[in-house]
Amino acid sequence: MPPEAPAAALRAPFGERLAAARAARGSLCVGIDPHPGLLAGWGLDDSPEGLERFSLTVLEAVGAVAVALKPQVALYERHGSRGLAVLETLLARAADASVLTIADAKRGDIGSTMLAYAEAWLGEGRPLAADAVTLNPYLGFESLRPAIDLAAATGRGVFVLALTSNPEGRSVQHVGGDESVARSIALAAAAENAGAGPGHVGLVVGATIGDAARHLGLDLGSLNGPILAPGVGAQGAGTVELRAAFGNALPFVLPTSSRAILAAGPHPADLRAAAERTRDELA
Ligand SMILES: O=c1ccn([C@@H]2O[C@H](COP(=O)(O)O)[C@@H](O)[C@H]2O)c(=O)[nH]1
Repeated sequence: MPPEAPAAALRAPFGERLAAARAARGSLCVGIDPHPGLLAGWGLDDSPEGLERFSLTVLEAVGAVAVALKPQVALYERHGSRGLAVLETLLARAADASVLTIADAKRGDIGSTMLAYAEAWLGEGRPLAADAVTLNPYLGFESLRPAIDLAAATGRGVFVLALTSNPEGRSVQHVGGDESVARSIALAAAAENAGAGPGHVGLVVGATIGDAARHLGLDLGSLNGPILAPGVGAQGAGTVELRAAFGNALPFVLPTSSRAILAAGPHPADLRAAAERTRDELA
């Protein structure tokens, strides 16, 4: 019997797959956030059945015009095991349709536990495995090692929170000047990506941060990896804010919007038009 092929042989590296998706579909990442109010607006129940209808409609409507879909894990978790089963279905259907997924789970823990989170979201053959997962580095960047390494081994990616889009983040993230936590996270991520090809360690930097990156001395243009930029639409950011926040790093940015696009549903044609309009406005 020949030895089993290593997991990495199963798919191309995440950075390459993301670059190909961007070339084909543009840069917009569409969030799938099935809030109770949105479900009601679509005429759906706040139930696992409503969640499934909502999720699969978004996949069908915008999968071909988004660089990736970003399901918000919390909104599936609030339905317990049946909600997570819907998330599994969504992730599997997206993979079948060659649509990239970023599970917005914001995981982070001490190393031994982190390995279990990494296996859950990035492990080969795991029911909740996505193409990438968001990570919280509050326990130290190095605590994320199991996820960073497993992602590399399985052709997947991670997005590490650096400067989040919410105003409350400023008291933690926008302090310290050259010694800021955000800068140390960005430098550590860039070190992971050093070498040939676009790297698999991305950052989350909100589109709403104004000039914070420059102010803190973050050179986002040298990350050599993708930047997930939530905050577009419902949180108030648009083209002007993206330019202000990212400057010459814009080519690496995936502007990310959920509610502002999802509110155009439930008809797939309307959803798709909203996503295309957003993508083209931001291009
Ligand atoms: O800094 C961050 C990190 C993650 N998010 C997530 O993105 C979406 C935003 O939804 P909108 O409806 O477009 O406001 C949501 O799932 C957040 O948890 C973020 O907003 N900011």
